[in-house]
Amino acid sequence: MATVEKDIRYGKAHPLQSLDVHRSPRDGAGWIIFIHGGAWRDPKITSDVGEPLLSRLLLDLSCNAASLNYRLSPYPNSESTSVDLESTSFNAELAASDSDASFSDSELASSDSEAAFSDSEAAYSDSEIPTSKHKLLIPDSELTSSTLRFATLDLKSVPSHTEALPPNTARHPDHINDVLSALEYLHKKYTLSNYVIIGHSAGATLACQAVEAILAGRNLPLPKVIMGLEGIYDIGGLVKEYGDDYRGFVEGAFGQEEEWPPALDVKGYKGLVVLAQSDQDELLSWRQTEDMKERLQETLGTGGAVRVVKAKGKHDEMLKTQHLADLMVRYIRGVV
Ligand SMILES: Nc1ccccc1C(=O)C[C@H](N)C(=O)O
Repeated sequence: MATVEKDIRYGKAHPLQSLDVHRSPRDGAGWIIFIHGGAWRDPKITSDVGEPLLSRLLLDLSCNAASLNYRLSPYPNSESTSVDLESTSFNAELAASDSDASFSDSELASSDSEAAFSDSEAAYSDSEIPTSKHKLLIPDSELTSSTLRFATLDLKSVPSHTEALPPNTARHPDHINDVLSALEYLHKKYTLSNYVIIGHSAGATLACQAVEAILAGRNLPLPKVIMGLEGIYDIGGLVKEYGDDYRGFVEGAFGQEEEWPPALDVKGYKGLVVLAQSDQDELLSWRQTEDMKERLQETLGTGGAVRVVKAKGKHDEMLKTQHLADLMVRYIRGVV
């Protein structure tokens, strides 16, 4: 039986320096490491958002897995309450069909870095796409006035125990330093000889920053595969594309433009990079993924390869789809 341990602390400065671990009983099993997104600041996005994907992957791959938390930057207004009404749409998507098993194993080894998908894969019915982020899961019959009151709480009236949590004041490079500390914790305890790193959204930035830090001499093994899901790989390019809407969270995490790190390129990495992006992502266009692919074609080391694949669903919902788990298994089976 696999075991799960949550909220293991890897640092003393803040409770978000914590991670969740799934342990496989299999000898020599490798690791999948998941890094969540949330624009470096959204307190509702935690290691838990990796759970649907990790549980699905672990059904197929009997490996270990860890989902990381890291310190967050300030969230400037109270639009994010501590009440999470987000629908999981987990069961609905379990039933969603997956008809594009179109990658052969030989493609993995090839250095040809063409986008490995066809347009026809985008076709699926709207009913498979979760449309509302805030579906109330409580059945109507159980909606009492107290559940309704609870559901409409705002941050000002959240009970005092949540105020006791230390504030989120992280600023670059705190986020990436925490991710590196988490990897060091895992490496020291379990030895990360065979691992795959997966990052979603701002977590994809962190995954690539971690790889760049290791390539620059940080004393950790390199992952065998990097997977970026709806990733941000160039914050300057992001603000150029979206303007002030996104400048706020970028400045909150990285400060003024002069301090922003350049576009990521994991220069010299010799493994496989898989970039997944959905047409239904309401927060990010294909631009970050396409531009990253272009850079990687120039910068990957000998033996390195990049694959771009089409995911399904909105920005956060894509993580809960069986389609994504199936795609990923194709690339990491045999690696971990
Ligand atoms: N990952 C992103 C990528 C692009 C734009 C926004 C996000 C967010 O995560 C927004 C987040 N929910 C927030 O409220 O800060």
